[in-house]
Amino acid sequence: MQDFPFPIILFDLDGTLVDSARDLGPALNVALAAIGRPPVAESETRGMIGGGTDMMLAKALEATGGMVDAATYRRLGDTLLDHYWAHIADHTVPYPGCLAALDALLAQGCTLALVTNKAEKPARELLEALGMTDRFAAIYGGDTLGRERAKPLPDMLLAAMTDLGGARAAMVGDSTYDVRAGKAAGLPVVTCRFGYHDVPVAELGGDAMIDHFDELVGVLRALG
Ligand SMILES: O=C(O)COP(=O)(O)O
Ligand SMILES: [Mg+2]
Repeated sequence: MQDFPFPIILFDLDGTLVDSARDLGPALNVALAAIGRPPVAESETRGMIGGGTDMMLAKALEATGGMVDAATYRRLGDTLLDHYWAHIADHTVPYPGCLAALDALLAQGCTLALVTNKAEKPARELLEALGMTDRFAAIYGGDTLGRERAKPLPDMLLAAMTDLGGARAAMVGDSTYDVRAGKAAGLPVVTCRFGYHDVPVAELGGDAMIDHFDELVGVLRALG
């Protein structure tokens, strides 16, 4: 068997491995309702995910009447997270073919890492709830190195690669945060058409795009 070109594959979480807008959306709407704001439709929420839950909340506040003062913003952030943690895997599922694709990469000898802007604690809780933890040799959340070092900076990607002792890796994600972080780390980036896009999908700017996880192994091989 020909060697797989990338010994390390770095994955985003929300909108890449898992369809989590189903649980992030209701948590966001509980926070908005706390100050009498109207709910945001899930289709709209999807475009607000990618920069972490605080960023999602800020975008939703802007869209429903404007930003609030700092103390209210912090309080609503806590309300959102309290609700989210209590319902983290109520409706969230891995995308079709995701687990099989991860297992196929592991079978090729790849090491997998998670690099999400979601805070590390809920990211770990979600992976655990979905029985996915053991597939990842390194797990970085948006606060692991400090919020100021989250994607689109390449820091957590590079830290995961250092942990795993490899220089050759590829990034798989769904938003410009992932594409910018991957490019800044000097990595090829695969994007997911089924994920959450903060810009029109044609403008994401990755090196390849998958429509389904069944394509991932072949697409990575072609990029190598
Ligand atoms: O929580 C978010 O908004 C983003 O998380 P992600 O980096 O896994 O897409
Ligand atoms: Mg994402």
